[in-house]
Amino acid sequence: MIKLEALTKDYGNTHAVNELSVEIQPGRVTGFLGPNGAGKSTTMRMILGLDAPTSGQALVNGQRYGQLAYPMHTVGAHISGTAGHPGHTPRTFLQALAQSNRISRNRVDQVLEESGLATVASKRIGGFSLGMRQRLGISAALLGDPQILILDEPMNGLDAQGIAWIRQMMRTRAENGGTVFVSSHLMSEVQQVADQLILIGRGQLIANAATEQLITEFTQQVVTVRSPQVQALADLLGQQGVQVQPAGAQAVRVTGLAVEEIGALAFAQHIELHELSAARGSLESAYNQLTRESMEFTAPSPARS
Ligand SMILES: Nc1ncnc2c1ncn2[C@@H]1O[C@H](COP(=O)(O)OP(=O)(O)OP(=O)(O)O)[C@@H](O)[C@H]1O
Repeated sequence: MIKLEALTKDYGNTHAVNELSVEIQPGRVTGFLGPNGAGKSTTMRMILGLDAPTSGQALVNGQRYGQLAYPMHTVGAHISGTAGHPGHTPRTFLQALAQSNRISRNRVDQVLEESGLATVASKRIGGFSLGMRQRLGISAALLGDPQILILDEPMNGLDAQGIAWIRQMMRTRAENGGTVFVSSHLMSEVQQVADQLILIGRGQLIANAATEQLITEFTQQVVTVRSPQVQALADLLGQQGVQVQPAGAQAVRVTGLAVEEIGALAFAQHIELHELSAARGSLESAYNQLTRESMEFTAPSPARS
């Protein structure tokens, strides 16, 4: 488990992370979301002891990262798009890491295979694409077969196959009891894989909830109704004080009434229906709404009072 206790990091007048308190539980994929500059990387760097908090603390299994006896066996992390010296090959880079962390050489072959880098294992990293470097960084994170994975924007630069691989890898690890903490500035990237979502804006917590719960709470159901008597239907629904928008020649989109209510109203007025279907609004738009304020203030924020 990862526990953040009033975690704070100031850079001059910028509150990169502001009193952030959350627990990231095992057995789940937790998505860490926020617009550019929200403080995701800074939070992850503090968990990994790469940046010192201004105040508060980040604990991994109850300890600071620096106190862990075998860090690579406990926490695997991939923070930026660059992993390894350009002169190294994936194999020499991972072997050096394995050796300094008392990890068997067999494990290097396993992660090269798992990450799809086996065929380029002896090529120089210097010539790698961003996607290949991402795969390499994630391989390094997996090397110690850690219980906890921390991945900062791991899908950047990955192709569709790479994204499918990483989603599956994260799900499998969480289902086996691991803790997976993955950041992204794109809701759509993590929505499909995350059980839990932590949203931040300007370093502050906006929401921390199960993905399903966020979808239910922050998105509205939109019902499409098709009818040969579309005008009469629109007038009838308009009288209910709900939002009715045209959707093609013979259809309307209704927000604010359930399918059962619309069906009953139309039935009572003898209005013939050819379609009555419900869909949820996108979580992406809910996320944009939740983070809009923080996106408007990407410039240094005012001093905390
Ligand atoms: N070393 C630093 N010195 C000064 N300011 C910094 C430093 N690192 C981060 N910041 C500032 O802290 C804030 C949070 O940055 P951070 O990189 O953590 O955000 P992020 O959510 O990871 O963004 P992105 O999605 O763009 O990676 C930003 O305003 C950034 O400019």
